Amino acid sequence: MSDFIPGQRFISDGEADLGLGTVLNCDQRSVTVLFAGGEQTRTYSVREAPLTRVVFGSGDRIETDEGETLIVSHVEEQHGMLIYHGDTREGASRQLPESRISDRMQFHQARDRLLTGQLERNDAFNLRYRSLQHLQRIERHPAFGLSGPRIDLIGHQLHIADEVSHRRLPRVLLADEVGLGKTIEAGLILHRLLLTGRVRRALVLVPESLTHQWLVELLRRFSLEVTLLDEAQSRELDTDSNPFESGQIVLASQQWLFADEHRQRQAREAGWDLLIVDEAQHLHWSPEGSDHGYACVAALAAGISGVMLLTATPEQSGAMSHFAQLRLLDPERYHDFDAFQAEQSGHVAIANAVEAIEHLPDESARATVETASDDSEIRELLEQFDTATVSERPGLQQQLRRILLDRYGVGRVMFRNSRRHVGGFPERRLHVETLELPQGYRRTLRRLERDEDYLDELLLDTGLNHPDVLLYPELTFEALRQEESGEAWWRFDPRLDWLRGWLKQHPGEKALVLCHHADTALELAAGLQVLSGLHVPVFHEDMSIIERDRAAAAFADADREDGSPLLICSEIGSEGRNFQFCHHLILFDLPPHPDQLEQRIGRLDRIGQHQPIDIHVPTLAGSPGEALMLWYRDALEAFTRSHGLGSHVFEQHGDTLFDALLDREALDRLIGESRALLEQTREEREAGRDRLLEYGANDEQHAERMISAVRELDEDERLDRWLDQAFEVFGIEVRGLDDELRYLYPGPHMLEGMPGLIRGEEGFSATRSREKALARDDVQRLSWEHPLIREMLSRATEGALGNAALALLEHSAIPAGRIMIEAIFRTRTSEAHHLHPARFLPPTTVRVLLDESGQELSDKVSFGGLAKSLRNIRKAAARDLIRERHELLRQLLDQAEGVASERLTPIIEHAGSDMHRALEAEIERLRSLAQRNPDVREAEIEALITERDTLAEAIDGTRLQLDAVRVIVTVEPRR
Ligand SMILES: Nc1ncnc2c1ncn2[C@@H]1O[C@H](COP(=O)(O)OP(=O)(O)OP(=O)(O)O)[C@@H](O)[C@H]1O
Repeated sequence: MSDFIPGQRFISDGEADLGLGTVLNCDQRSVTVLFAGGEQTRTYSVREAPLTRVVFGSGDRIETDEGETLIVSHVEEQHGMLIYHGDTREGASRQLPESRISDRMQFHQARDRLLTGQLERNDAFNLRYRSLQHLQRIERHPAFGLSGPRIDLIGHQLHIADEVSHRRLPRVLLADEVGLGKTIEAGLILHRLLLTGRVRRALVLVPESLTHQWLVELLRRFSLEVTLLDEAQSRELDTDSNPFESGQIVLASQQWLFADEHRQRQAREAGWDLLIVDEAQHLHWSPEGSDHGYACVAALAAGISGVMLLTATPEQSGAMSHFAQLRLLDPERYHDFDAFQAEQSGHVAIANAVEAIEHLPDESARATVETASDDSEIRELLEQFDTATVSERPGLQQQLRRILLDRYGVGRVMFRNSRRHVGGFPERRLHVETLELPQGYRRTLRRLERDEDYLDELLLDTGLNHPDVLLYPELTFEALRQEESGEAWWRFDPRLDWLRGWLKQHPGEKALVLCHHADTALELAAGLQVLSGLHVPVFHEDMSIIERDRAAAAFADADREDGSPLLICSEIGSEGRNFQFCHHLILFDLPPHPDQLEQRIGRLDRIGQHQPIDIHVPTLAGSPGEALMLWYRDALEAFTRSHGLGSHVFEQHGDTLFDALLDREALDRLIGESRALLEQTREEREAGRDRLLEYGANDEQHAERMISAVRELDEDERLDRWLDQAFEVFGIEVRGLDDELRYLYPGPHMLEGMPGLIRGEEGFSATRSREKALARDDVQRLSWEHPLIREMLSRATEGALGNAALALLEHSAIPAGRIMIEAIFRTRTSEAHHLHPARFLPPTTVRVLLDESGQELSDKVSFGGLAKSLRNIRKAAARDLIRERHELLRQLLDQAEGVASERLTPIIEHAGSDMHRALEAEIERLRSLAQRNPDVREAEIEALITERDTLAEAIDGTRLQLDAVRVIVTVEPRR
């Protein structure tokens, strides 16, 4: 007689994914089961059917075929069929024959999986528990979100990233000097906000020429997958959806978006948490109106809570535009340009006070602090200083400094580090080559000097602007060239000969050549090709991204077939690009604005440059270009120093400068005046705003703490141990290559969906060492934040992997056949993920170990100690054991739940008070700050209060859930 009766419910041991099956019919030899959820039938031999009967007990939840949930109170059996009695969620009593359980009911939870015999390997269970414990530790770690990126640990960057990513509504201007790592800072902030769930969608707008560089940096350094959107791709996606919704992080070119209102509307409608805008100095605004770019960013920024603007030269388009950048971040605060300017002058006293703090308790230092501020908290701290012991002083000084910077500084919206302050940058050396002015240019220039009206005529005839018509004689010459067949400028311009000579004298060296206009760059390359047979790649704004990257690659790698010792760039074409692998810069001409000159030098003078930088300027004697060189060199020292004041002097003297390009006496006077203005401004800025900005942008102690926090995670040996277990469970094979390097590749049974690994394909080399990963682009760095590791952590803790297991324990003192259960509960905070409640209450485990009599053993027997003594058992035998002890297991699970729930309250209370302490202190700080520093917006305080209340609710609502369970059966030790 068969054990099967039509209507009974079973689950397939080998194909649990088919869901709940119903016996359709059976005879002496075979049984046929319908898996309606998976729309399959299976026929098995009665004697070996791999099926486990599904039996629910009191307290279990069943889904009925009518979509209700029944909470079982008791079960009866009638003619071999089970009838469940219980109540629905609404409290109505029901009886449910097992044949009417929903076909779609899933068994993912640990309890169901255990009782239906869907057991996993013991090592998967161990991995699950260990993974939860690591998550608990890492999500609260101060370096969480900053330790994964492949970057050098540079203090000022980590300080800014940590500071900004802690803000409720991060709206900041990252304005470090050129090449100090604004992209890296923005990447770090984005990475942390994504990992902590505070940002889900981000839009990154960059100049067309930088799209690829950003794409590569975000992927290579931050392992962030980015959707690069352009018009062609948008058209493809546009048919039925908004193209900006096609990815979580969308990168787009500013030129493209700023020119198209329809796309702008789509971008606004797509909904973002963070907007990043690179090279923000190009956004123009004045009280009379703004350009398309500014208007587009302003409209986006009004609807997005987080905004980061990046610019090395915030004042390049004038003080007004700088004010306008701040206005994008906070229009209410920055609404009056005059008030903004007046405020800046008050910063001197505060900067002096910050400096004086170091000299306390010196009397005059104290007086300086008191004069700067009549703040009661500062007075109190000064009084405490009088009685403080020597060891207490640094703490008080730190508090005083913090209050002053917070309340009166400008560092809440703007972060600016300078080379001088960060230190360690190479020397810049200027080499001017004065060349004879060729006949082809001389005639026009002489006439200009003689005849004042000729300039207007020339502007009309050439169609060029002032001062371009003076500064770029080759363009003027070409525009005036009568017949096409006449001689091209590069045939007589001595700068070409000089350049060819330079190449001969510097074999094996690279140089980046910069020209203001794309036309000059292209013709220069053509000239070099004709005159020397050299093929030199060109890089300018009208090229496609692919062409540009190809040109940059040919320059980077001289050994390639198309490799080149020179790269010729136009002004805009090269902005933001990384060329620090080269240390010769040839300025074929000079740009009209000092910030553009600084941007040019910044291509080479960047983090990662290890050589002194040689700046070569071939200049034509007596030309306006030479005059400009003299102004840059003698008035601003713009070639050799980076002081960020060029734009200020230019704003005052720019017009006079362009008039003086043809008048050396006027130029000499101007150089004197400009130099005096520079010195005066430098003194003022150093005394006030800049000093304050630097203090705010780099808190050395905080930076040091962040570096050590990241190092701690870098050196976490527990990651190595966890990795060994995880690779084994996920089927990833590892081969050691050397002490620090291993090769990871997919094993034949690797689970699907492992980032970077596909079954049957090659793997990748990986290291734990930051230094090694930085030195080798082809090597990935394994950290708790690497995508593969995050995926394994998530699968080991969120899916069903390892959540039910059975193991044998050989023990001479315990009679064979006794049962224990090891139940792992975890906290689940299901609300407010966007506020990262895990920083206060990460997934927290409660382990309950019960023996057969219900006695609790968790304190006596540790997880690790027990795990070591266990051994595996065949699945079929394990299932039999479960079947036989169903009732006992149910009772033990219920009891474990009771024990665990008693431990939840202290966990919630602890997390709640941690959260309140942290957020209340922050709210208090902001409130008192807001009274003095208008950079603190009311919206920021309100957001923080809402955050506190939402988090309190989320933490209070945290539940304990049975996450995994292991049954342990004692056996006699093998002899
Ligand atoms: N922490 C770091 N580790 C490794 N490389 C870095 C780090 N910081 C910066 N760099 C490198 O230094 C160069 C300059 O950094 P980045 O491009 O972020 O500077 P930037 O301030 O945005 O420059 P720009 O003003 O030109 O836009 C880049 O090549 C970058 O990869």
